[in-house]
Amino acid sequence: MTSLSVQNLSKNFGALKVTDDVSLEVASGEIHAVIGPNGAGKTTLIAQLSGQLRSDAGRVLVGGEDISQLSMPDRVGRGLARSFQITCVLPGFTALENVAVAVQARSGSSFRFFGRVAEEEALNAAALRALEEAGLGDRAHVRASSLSHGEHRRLELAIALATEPKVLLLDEPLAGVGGEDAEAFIDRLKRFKGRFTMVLIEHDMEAVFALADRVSVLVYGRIIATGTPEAIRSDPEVRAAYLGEEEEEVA
Ligand SMILES: Nc1ncnc2c1ncn2[C@@H]1O[C@H](COP(=O)(O)OP(=O)(O)OP(=O)(O)O)[C@@H](O)[C@H]1O
Repeated sequence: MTSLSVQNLSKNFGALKVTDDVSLEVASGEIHAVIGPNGAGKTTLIAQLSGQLRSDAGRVLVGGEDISQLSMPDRVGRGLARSFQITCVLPGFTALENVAVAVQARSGSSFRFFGRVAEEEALNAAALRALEEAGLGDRAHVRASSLSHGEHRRLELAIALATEPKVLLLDEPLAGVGGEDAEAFIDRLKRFKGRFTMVLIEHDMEAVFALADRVSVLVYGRIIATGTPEAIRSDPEVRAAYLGEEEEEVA
């Protein structure tokens, strides 16, 4: 399985240091959560990892290979997938079509071998598998525009799964998902544990403490602590900077 190594990453927007010398070692199969207050730089960090943003300094290694200079599609080709905080699906397409596009993008011309009809069947079969894994198999033929918010999040997950990731970057997968939907989503993510390496950004502390093997805390672009959920929960500096009283309710 594939590990992720983040070495001294930095990104500035003008005079603002948004990520500042960030280093993380994420072991194969680990779920590593990155938490921190609004504006701490979490989404920027994910964008640097996925290749959406070029870093000003630092390196990203996947399975020991330096991918820092690769474009976003080339990083996807190396097994690095991102599930977006901002929905990136085509509303007029069905769930299946949306995922099939992702499968096709991943596979390039490899399905062409089969001929046109068989190619479409193979694409759809792979897309349906990803939808089922994301818990959306029974909504395959529904237009994305008719899906609920929670279903949208599952569709984004299916799109990421369809790229057969080795490392999956999840940017607030639970944003706007509440109640039972959130619980079901957490359960589903739990089932992926050990199958690929995950970096999870999430404000929902219940989800973070239920899923993460280790947690890093980002404050003003800097990692102030990394450790097990238990260690992070009881770290006085983390409590002062971020978790505070709110987290008491979760504990
Ligand atoms: N393209 C950009 N140009 C200028 N400033 C930016 C840009 N993108 C982000 N920022 C700034 O960088 C800082 C960090 O933003 P970022 O979205 O990475 O934080 P975050 O930790 O993900 O926040 P949240 O938890 O609210 O999603 C913020 O002050 C934001 O305004």
